Amino acid sequence: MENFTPGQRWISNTETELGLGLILEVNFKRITVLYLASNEQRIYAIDNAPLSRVRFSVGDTVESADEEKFIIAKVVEQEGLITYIGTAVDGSEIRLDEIELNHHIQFNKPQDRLFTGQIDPNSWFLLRYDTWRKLQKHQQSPIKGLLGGRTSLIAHQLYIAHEAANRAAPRLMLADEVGLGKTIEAGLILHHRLIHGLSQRVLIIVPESLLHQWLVEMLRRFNLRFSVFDEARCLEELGDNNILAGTQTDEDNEYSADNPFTNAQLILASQEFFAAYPKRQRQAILAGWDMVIVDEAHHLQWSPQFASPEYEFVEHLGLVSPSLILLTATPEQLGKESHFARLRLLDSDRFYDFDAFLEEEKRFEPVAKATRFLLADEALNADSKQLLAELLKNDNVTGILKNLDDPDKSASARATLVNILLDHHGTGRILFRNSRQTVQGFPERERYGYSLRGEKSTDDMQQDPYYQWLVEQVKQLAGEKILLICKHAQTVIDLEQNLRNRAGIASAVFHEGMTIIERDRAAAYFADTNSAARLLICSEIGSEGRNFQFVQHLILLDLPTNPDLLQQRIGRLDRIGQKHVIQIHIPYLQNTEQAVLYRWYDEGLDAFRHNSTAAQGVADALRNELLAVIRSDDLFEINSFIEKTQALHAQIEQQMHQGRDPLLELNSCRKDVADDLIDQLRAYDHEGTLWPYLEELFECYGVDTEYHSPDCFIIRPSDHLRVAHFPELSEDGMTVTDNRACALAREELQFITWEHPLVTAAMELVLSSETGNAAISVVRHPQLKAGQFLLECVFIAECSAPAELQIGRFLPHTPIRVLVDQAQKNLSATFNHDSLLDTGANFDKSQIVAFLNKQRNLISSILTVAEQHATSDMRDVIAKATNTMLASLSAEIKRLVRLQKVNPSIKTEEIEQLKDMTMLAHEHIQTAQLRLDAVRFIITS
Ligand SMILES: Nc1ncnc2c1ncn2[C@@H]1O[C@H](COP(=O)(O)OP(=O)(O)OP(=O)(O)O)[C@@H](O)[C@H]1O
Repeated sequence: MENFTPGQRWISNTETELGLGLILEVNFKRITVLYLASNEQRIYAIDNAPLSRVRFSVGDTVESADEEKFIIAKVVEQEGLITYIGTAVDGSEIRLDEIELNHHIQFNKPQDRLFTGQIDPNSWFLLRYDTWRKLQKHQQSPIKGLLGGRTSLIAHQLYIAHEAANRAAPRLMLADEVGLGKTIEAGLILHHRLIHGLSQRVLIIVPESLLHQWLVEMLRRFNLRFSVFDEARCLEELGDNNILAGTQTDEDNEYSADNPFTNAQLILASQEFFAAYPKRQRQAILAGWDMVIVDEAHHLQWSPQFASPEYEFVEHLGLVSPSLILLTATPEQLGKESHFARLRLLDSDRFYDFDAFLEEEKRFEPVAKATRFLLADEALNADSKQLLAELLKNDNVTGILKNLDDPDKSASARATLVNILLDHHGTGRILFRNSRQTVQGFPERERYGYSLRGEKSTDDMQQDPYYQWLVEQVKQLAGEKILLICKHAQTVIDLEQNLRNRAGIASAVFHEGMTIIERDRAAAYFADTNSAARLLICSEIGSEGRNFQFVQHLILLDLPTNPDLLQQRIGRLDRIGQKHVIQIHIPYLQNTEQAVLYRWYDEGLDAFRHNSTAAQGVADALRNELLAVIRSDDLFEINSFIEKTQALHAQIEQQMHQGRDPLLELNSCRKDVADDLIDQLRAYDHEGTLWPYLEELFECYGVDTEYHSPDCFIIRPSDHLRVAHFPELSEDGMTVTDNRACALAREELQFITWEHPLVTAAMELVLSSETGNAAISVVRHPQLKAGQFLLECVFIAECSAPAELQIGRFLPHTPIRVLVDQAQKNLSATFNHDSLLDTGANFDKSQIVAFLNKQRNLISSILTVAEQHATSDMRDVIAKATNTMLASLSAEIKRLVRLQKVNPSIKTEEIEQLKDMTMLAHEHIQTAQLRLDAVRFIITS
């Protein structure tokens, strides 16, 4: 045992935060220690002082009280006091008595903590290593980022999210038919990027009526806390900035630092807000985003003569933000040109010329045919090969075409060729449009037409046959919730008043004239099963994008002339989560436009009962005729128009089937890939390792756990919590479940996964502190002789690089475990970590620490040997990371080179830049470093 001498430096084993201690006084039984860094003094009994001697070795770097650093070349000890000798920067010799050591010196390196006796319980070491391993497993999982959403596992959504995940900066249009979950898809993509650290700053722009719904969906389903920005919020932010800066805001200078959008990372704002405040648009453009999401993007109107301000705003955002996601259920609602223009926002390299785009569309058929050949699992005949060679003549694919006949390479060659075909033709790889035909499990729809007599009254609603029918209908549907949609906000207001005052029927209203809070309140009032409101009266615009799948009855008091709009309306109910047959009620006055429209939709397009992808095409082709026919009362003319519609509908459906659809469908969802993802997600869900891991973690940190019900647990901070505040856990605690079905059914539960903020923060807590990085453990193993010792080291391979390289995609922090025995033999492969179980035997810590210090040279050599093995393992890690990086970036370069042949607007510099990035990534990966993260001194018994 060491003797205490005044002037020596020791460190407290129990209160390491006190810093380096100095022995002030030693008497018969007691010692007094002064901790200068924290200005504390402690008196300990000599025989059980919880102290470890601080002793540096040759090669260590130390720092003097004057903050001069040097590497120790020699250690001299005289009468119990140590002097460290080294060389200063100017070459002169430095001698530092230990009393002059900097008292702020921290011992957080594992080996320092081991030698200074700052040893944690074995459970902490296990937790630390387990955390690295769990993190690594999650890190390498192809479903990382897709796991944490509180969502049902729906194939097309997961496919899209996975596809987006494979792209460095996704620029996509999510255009699934209404109600198939585009918001959820955007949420999944976003969640994936945030979890991977690929995005930090995100702006979502949505119609005002959907702000609240988005806010809630992002939080409830993905634990993403968005800040809603409107003008009031911007002013508030600027006010805060002024107070902070103590200066006056230069309100008119949007380039100034006073940009409200830089105050939050995840921002949700409405299209209406930006339209009303052009200055905020300019600030938003300057605020730096890595992802912008725009909902209901069909509003972004464009033609060669006129680009709407909304379009221009998003165009600017798209230029500054690497990722851009547009959502619309009706991409072609405003015509093909607008659709093309929005595609151009996403990929101007690919969509550079409208005429060229139209020209290409005509050639869909051979492309579809070639794709079908490639997808079919049979050998390609000479004709099909000829067709492929012709279509891909500019693409340098001769080598790949040859591989088609090689049984080992054929599958990958086919996949590559399909991707190239997709990339070149049609809407390529950026448009995702799933239809109900391909996504199963939607409810049936029934339609009821009501032929009314009389004349529409504009003066007195009471006399209006529609109103009278409505009152009757509501009475007949007693006990049911009903959604009514009509075109104009004014009709909504009039109806509500009349129903309330004259018929005693309570209803909620929803239209664009209401504030967002009023609308949300109305929706909540209507949704409340106990509320008197059984009817929600909505205007067309007011209801767009809203979720009303808990309703079964829809009344269409008027009909739009645009089939997409009709689908939008029905889509309020016909959504994922609808559990009943949807009943659509359509009243029409005989011999009116509405009567003709009803028949047209019903008989011509069968649009009430089914969503038809061809309907909009038919409507576009027959627009003028339709507008004339609805005014006609000539039954013959109407009948023949309906027949014509039916024929055209069948024809367009047929065309779509043969031509474009297979490509689009293929791009929108590949069932085998999606099913594989679902299998992996299910396996993760059912793996059952998360809760046991968390129990260990909570046990270490002093968080209480309690059984709640099957798969559900209550967690709350206990009185002996080890940290001041456990992240993401309030004083009251929370109830959690690791069961997806349970989480979907019960919103009050938190769905914990490896991606839940509490779990990620807790793992971060473990790894960011030094706790657990030095441990001693007694182990028994049949193949290990008793009385030996070994060192189990956990190294981390890590690589620092500029953020834009996103190097973590290729080389994340990777733990490398090495086990070396006292004979300096590498036993890593012989004894895996899990086989070295701690016996729980007690040991005399101070004796072991004294032994460690006595054997310091040997232990240091063992550490060096361990590091050599880890370095060699790291080479494999680097090689693998390099290959992944090269495969990913060179595919991107090849794509641009290919596209450049047909599109002169792709600049050579762009390609050069990507090449430079590849070189840079390569360089950085090669310089990955190894760091000792934790060490366990194992004694065998
Ligand atoms: N995977 C899922 N798990 C659980 N609920 C889902 C899932 N996908 C979608 N939903 C629910 O289905 C409804 C429709 O989804 P969403 O709002 O994303 O559709 P959308 O395609 O954006 O609709 P619209 O075209 O009307 O804008 C929402 O209530 C959503 O919460």
